[in-house]
Amino acid sequence: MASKMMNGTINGSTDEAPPFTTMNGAPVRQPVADQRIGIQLAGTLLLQDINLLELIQHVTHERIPERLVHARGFNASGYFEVTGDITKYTSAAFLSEVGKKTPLSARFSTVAGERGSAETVRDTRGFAFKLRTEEGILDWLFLSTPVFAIRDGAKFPSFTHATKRNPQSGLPDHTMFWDYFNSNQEAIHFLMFLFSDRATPKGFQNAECFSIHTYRFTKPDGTYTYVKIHVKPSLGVENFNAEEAQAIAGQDPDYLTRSVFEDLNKGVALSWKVYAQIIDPEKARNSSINIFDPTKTFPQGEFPLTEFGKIVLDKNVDNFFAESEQSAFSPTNLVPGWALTPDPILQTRCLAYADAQRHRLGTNFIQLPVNKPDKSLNPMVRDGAANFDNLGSTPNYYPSTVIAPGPAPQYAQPDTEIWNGSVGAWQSMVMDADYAQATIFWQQTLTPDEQTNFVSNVAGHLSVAEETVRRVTYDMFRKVDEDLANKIEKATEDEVKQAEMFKLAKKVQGIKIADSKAKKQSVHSDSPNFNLIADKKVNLKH
Ligand code: HEM
Repeated sequence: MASKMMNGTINGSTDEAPPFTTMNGAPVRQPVADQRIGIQLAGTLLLQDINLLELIQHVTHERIPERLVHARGFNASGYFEVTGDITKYTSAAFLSEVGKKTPLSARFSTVAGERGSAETVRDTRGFAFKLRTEEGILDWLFLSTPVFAIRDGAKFPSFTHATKRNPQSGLPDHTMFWDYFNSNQEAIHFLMFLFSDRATPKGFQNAECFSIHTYRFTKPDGTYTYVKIHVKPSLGVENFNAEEAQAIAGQDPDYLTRSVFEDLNKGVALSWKVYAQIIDPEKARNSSINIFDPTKTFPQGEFPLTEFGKIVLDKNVDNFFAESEQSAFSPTNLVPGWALTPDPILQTRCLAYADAQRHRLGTNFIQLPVNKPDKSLNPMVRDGAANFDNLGSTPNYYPSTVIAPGPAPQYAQPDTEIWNGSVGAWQSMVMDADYAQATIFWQQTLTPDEQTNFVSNVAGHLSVAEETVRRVTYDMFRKVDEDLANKIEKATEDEVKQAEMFKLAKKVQGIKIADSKAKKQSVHSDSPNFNLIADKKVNLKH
């Protein structure tokens, strides 16, 4: 092949290998030669070298903004298959019969880290699934925690900022992190998951994910039931402990992507079972837990899981940029039979996704092949930059006496959910009941070993926050369990002392270390620095 390219025609092309061209399609004689005066290394380049101009002009525009959250991720594809009959709850066509398959693509992500960040760090994991059903695209955007950190939409920017980098230094900042959570303790149940080993899964193929929100299964007669979705890996749940996760983050920051990519390349399909937790609306109304509060789970003893499907992934992407970076998921991509609820976070998300994607990918992001539905027709949605699908002369108004799409009466779904109340500003307050599920998680869900790891995970992270903030955090955990708080306080303060000793030891050795504030800010489980410090601690102990 190489010799063919060398010996080919004027531009290196042969019959089999088409020539390189400029962007207007004209053959390029020497693709990587620059036109220059003097025909030598020091020769002056010319602006008329269109091939060179195009190459440079395009590469400087290659990057698009990364996602605000979930920037680090990758896609794969496969299918969803119905394994259980739930047609009495929903009319969704893709669920109409057992054995029915729907093409699906998935994007797996971490949440807080940037595009190139290490994947095994402590974080929530994102699972986004795009199901190409005959009634349109249905997106599921789930997380590896069964609960979320907020229930007031306006808190999202604060929550996101506090878990990312310090606005001054650009460094991770644990004081900022804990200070935020100390003042927003409805997140306590979420924190219990974040600091358990479940936040460092061995692979996406070893992690569960959850819809968190309550959705509705609907029928055309207007009846509906509430539903929460749970997804469980066929391989079972497996987690790294903090030490393993940190070591791998240093050795192979791409570990989770590589693991799925290599499995699929070898022909090993990965699968997850999908369950519906069906909740009768009447029972939900009488429950002490608010069905629209995403910081709470609904008891599985009372509302058991019904298995109804499986997700199988068996194919890697052909191109990372086209299929992963350009993919756009949104909880507003719904199909008949699957509907939203008044959960305030779900409602906030209705705005966030398509808005983010118009910024990230452009107005017509839906026309990118990875996002485009197999069938769609809405002549009122027209024009905009980079529009490839403008429906020609079809009238751009509705209704029209000329050819235009009509209504779809078969999908009429009288909405019988009642939303009422007076308009006013309302912010949720943190109540004693907000700690109850966190207490159950600590006392009844975690095994003794997992409890030990939990304490050490919090201590490692909290010990680099300022002391005043640490004290408030101990009090927050005291509301979960006195014994837990005492253990966290002791382990954290021991870590602080060890770090002081480490600094002293370094000084004695005459090695220059950063001042204490800068050092504190540089230690974060999301950053390679964290591994460094962890290693140093280990060395100290020896
Ligand atoms: C008010 C709350 C939330 C807001 C404002 C929000 C906003 C966003 C934004 C802006 C993105 C990036 C979208 C893009 O650029 O394509 C995103 C991604 C994502 N969000 Fe949320 N989010 C919220 C809560 C949640 C919750 C509760 C879940 C899960 C139950 C979730 C799951 C995801 C997932 C899985 C992705 C990654 C999608 C992908 O891989 O492209 N988010 N979110």
